[in-house]
Amino acid sequence: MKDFSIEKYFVVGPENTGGRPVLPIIRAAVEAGFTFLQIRSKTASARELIVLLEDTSRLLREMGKSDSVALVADDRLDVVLAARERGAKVDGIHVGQSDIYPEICRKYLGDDAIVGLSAPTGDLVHYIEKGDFSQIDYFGAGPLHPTDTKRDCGLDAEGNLIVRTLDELTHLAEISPLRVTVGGGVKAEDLEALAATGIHGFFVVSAVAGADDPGAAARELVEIWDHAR
Ligand SMILES: Cc1ncc(COP(=O)(O)OP(=O)(O)O)c(N)n1
Ligand SMILES: Cc1nc(C(=O)O)sc1CCOP(=O)(O)O
Ligand SMILES: [Mg+2]
Repeated sequence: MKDFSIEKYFVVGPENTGGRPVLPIIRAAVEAGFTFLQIRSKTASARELIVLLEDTSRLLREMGKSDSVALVADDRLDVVLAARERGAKVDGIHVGQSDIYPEICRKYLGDDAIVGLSAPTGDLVHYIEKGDFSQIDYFGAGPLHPTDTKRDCGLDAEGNLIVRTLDELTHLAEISPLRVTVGGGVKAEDLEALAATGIHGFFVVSAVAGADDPGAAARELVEIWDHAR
């Protein structure tokens, strides 16, 4: 699936929904207009992740969205391969700087798969200038703000959390050979400023999965983003 949009990107796992089932929240995000789904869990078993990918793939098929909303898993190449083996349409994987190498993901998932990579914290300009990104389809960058959803984001030499400034994101959008989606503490009130940086999309977990009414929250995010772009 090479024709995909990272514009409105929802990341979710069972630990993000306040005890509520995940699938209705995914449905609400897709109905609202989210274009990309990532299943991410640091607590679920491999089996739980495989079943969640299978269920999400089936849901997208029932909604007629299999070809327009991309579905990837965070970190777990084994889980993606297993879910595919069992018939699920899983479009790819998102990996970070300490995860399985993107080129190995590409080898096992195929040319048509989506392989996303988290940009490192630190000197992005140098990284982009020197890197070979031929095996990657897009970058994730963050956090915009500190977030409880990911506590192991990068720290500077003094031990302070490194957050992305809007100036840095504007520069990243200018120099990046790939599309960039930005997340980490992103809320509705951030979207206008984020869109103005020129980055291609935003990703959220708790702004949708943690909302009292995930559908209403997702619709608000989509509306603000679409208006700002
Ligand atoms: C779209 C997107 N961007 C960044 C990340 C973070 O990936 P990573 O740095 O590997 O951290 P974990 O998510 O694995 O904790 C992401 N998952 N998605
Ligand atoms: C998955 C992830 N990656 C991040 C990064 O900075 O790379 S921040 C993050 C979690 C985003 O969750 P929330 O929207 O609840 O803050
Ligand atoms: Mg990772």
